[in-house]
Amino acid sequence: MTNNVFGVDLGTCNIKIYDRHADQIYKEKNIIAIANKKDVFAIGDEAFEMYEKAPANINVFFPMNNGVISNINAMQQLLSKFLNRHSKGNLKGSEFIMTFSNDITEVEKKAFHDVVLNSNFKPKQVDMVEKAVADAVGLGVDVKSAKGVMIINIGADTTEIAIISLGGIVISRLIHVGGNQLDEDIQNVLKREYNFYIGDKTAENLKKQLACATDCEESSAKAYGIDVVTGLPVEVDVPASLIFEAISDHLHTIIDSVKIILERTPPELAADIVANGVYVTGGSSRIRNLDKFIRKETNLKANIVEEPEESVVRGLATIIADDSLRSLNFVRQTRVYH
Ligand SMILES: Nc1ncnc2c1ncn2[C@@H]1O[C@H](COP(=O)(O)OP(=O)(O)OP(=O)(O)O)[C@@H](O)[C@H]1O
Repeated sequence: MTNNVFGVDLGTCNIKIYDRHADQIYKEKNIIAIANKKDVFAIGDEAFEMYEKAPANINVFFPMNNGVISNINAMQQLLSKFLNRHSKGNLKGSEFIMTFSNDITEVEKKAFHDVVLNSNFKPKQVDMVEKAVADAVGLGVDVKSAKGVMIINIGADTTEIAIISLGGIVISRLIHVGGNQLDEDIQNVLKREYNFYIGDKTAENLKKQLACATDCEESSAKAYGIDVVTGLPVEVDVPASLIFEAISDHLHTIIDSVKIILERTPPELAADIVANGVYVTGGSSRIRNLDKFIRKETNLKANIVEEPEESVVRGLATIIADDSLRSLNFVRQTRVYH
């Protein structure tokens, strides 16, 4: 038995895990390939390579949807293989700190907890911490102070907007809009404008190359797909202006939710947010000029962070290292093995 500690951030698109012994963050796609309905064929980045390319007997899928675990069995198998692959022996009897969004149901929260507690690597203890709180810690914010902080985490399937003060969430909102919905927008606009069908990965690549939230420069990128009319493979040069038009509605949906939260924020906390600006994290915060867009729409400064997918897991690493932050955890569960 070891007494290692892991910080686990299960995202709809990416798994990010901090390993205290190795003092390292592991990050891979949260996806699994199952062969013949029962055998784990591949996980993580290796399985993602197979996505949209596998033969009929191999099912490649994401075990999370909309920020919650939709297939517990697959999630457990994936996590077990992921941890065994990376942590090599530092696993059994370890402690885990998991994150979850504040606005999911109790049953959905329990699924996050149980996926580790009931796993074959027999954890000693599983603690939970709210994702927005870990996010703020990861950004270096003093979360225990009485200052209001607004965190906007734009992930793959969800955006979580939260106001934090005194180590807890004062008000929050989770909406089902994230990078995946922007990818769908791109697929839809190309079908509508060019009768052109592209896969999920191509849509995501176009987004990464061309998406911007405001003041977009003229540019374009090549994409390969299928002509819906002829059924033949074709290449199309996609202009950035079309991507901007495609994702615009969903970016406004996110901003509308930010405004709703701001309207409901107690005035003293709102004053802190005006002074310090909002913090924007999550992989989708990489969209170009998002900070300018947020400023234009809300009059608030937007702080975009580096490596925004990892701010939550960096927060978990800080919580693990700093005993004074351990009080941020809750739902402490200890398992006794006979
Ligand atoms: N350069 C980029 N431009 C735009 N989007 C990006 C870029 N890089 C990554 N993304 C998007 O970030 C998302 C993944 O971010 P992240 O890892 O924070 O999500 P997640 O935690 O897995 O999802 P969720 O929080 O919804 O459960 C994907 O939708 C991905 O396409």
